[in-house]
Amino acid sequence: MFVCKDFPWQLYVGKDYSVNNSLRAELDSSLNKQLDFIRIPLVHPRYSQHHNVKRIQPMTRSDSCLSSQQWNNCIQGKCTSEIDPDHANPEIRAKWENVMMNEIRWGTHLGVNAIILTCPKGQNDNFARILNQYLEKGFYYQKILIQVSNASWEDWNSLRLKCGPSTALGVSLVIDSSLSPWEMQRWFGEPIHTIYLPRGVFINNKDGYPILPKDLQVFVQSLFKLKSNVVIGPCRDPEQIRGYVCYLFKNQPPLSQLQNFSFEFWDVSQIPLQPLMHNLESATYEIFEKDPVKYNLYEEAIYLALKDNPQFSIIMVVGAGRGPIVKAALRASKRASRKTLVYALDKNPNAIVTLYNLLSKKYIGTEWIHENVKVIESDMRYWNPEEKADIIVSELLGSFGDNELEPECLECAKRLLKDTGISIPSKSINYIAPLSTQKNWTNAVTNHNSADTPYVCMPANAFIPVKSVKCFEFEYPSTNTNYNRFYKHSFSIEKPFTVHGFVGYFESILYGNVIMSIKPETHSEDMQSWFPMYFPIKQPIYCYGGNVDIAVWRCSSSEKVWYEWEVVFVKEGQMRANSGIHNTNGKSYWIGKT
Ligand SMILES: C[S@@+](CC[C@H](N)C(=O)[O-])C[C@H]1O[C@@H](n2cnc3c(N)ncnc32)[C@H](O)[C@@H]1O
Repeated sequence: MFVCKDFPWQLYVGKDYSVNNSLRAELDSSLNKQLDFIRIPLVHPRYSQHHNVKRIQPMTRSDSCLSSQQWNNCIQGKCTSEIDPDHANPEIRAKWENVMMNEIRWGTHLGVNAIILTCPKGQNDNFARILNQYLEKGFYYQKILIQVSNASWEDWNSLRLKCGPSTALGVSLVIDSSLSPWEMQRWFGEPIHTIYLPRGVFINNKDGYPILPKDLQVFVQSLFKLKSNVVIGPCRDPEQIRGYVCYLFKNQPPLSQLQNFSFEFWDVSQIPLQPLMHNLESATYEIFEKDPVKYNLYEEAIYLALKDNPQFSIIMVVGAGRGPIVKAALRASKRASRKTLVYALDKNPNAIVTLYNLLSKKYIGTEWIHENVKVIESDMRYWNPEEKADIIVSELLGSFGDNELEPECLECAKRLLKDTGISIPSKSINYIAPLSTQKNWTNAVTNHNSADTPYVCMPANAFIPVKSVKCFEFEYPSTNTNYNRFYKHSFSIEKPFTVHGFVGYFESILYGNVIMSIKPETHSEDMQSWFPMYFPIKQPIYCYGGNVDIAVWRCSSSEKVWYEWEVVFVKEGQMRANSGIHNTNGKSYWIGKT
């Protein structure tokens, strides 16, 4: 295992053996060369090829030559690469079916870390059917890896579209060709478990050491971020190649602060919070409060608003939580040399306890005293204050902007504002873009069992082929009281890829040029408070060059708000595939108004 302190995950490097004579000796020798595991044929090639021969000898070595721990930690097992259960000749087809089933069964019995199957070219229906039977039965910890050349995405794509969702299914990607940027990027949406480096892909540098061509170096370094391990093809110099791979790992582009912070949440789907319907817990507030960027943006926005409006003195923080934006308002007032009164309002009675406790504390050189802050326990929609505010400050944003009911809450809160008053934020906009992400889609439909729910998720193992576009927009205070929305956009994507749904972001204009954003192009630097929102579809859709139309509806009733969505593939003006409308009537995901 190779560890580098700059990256919070480890690199495992193994070696592929085309044949192996003494398993134990080869494993020992590889471990001595600092390799972590080896990849071996599950069955001797001679046996597979003469499968019709009546079995008078065991089909392969005994499982007791290694302990089950060694099988699991140190061995990947290859099935016979010629397996062809789609052969036109029924007899040969039946023979290969048998071989495939025997070998998968044997690999499962051994408990090897991964069972490797070569990706079929062309016909693959029967192959997919057999594979699916095993995937359906489920694997506890083992992986089934499809070994495929990086130039053969179409073969892998055709196979996985026939297989049901399974977290056990992954790719062993053979790096053997130079690809266009699009073809390389497209692989980032696939569950690449292993990067396979054949010896032949290496070139010698001027000192005679094996290195990868520049474009493949960059590609492999990007694939490390999928936490993939590496298998070196059969060769005589595995130590040297391992050394080079570790060098590449160590010298991959550094993680941003946001990547570092979010690392443990990469590709983990979470159900969105509902701060209006539920009372948030202490630990949740604590996580919010760890992000200084968000509160600095609020401080700057309030400060500029005070500077521009010398008459402003009453600030209402609606949805104050445990008080971080109240503190930002006090800091802004001090910077603007303005005496302000800050109302700290929340409907969560537990947050109110913290707010009252804060009243007795000193705070950054300013006395935190009753004259500066008033705590109010109320729902902002129903509170009737004695005086009105110059500024209403709120942070009611979810990953998709309006999914924590910012529009509905601020609609009611606008009566708290003086006619000359303003809202921070003044506008929130959400954005959408199509997304390819086998891993997050599989998580949604297997772990969560629903493609009718959007998930908060940091999509790392994902490919977003085009820039996002503006979807819904809400202004505060608003003049329009209807917050139902419909938006449809046709994304032109000429190169083939598979869509698994779409991703949502938001941008919120706090005041003037102070923008808080999780949209990649304008992301507030190092801000960690929100991950994007992933809207899955029930079945991935192969889009072979044309348009991907995404439609999103924001719907409401007296009790709830929900989204419905649809993804359609259109080519030459004709609909070729359609996801169907998701989450009809908010049957799976809705946001409660009470
Ligand atoms: C996303 S949290 C933000 C908390 C705090 N401002 C922060 O940044 O840590 C939203 C807060 O708004 C409160 N909230 C949501 N809807 C509300 C409403 N209608 N009236 C009053 N408080 C509300 C929640 O209880 C929660 O404390």
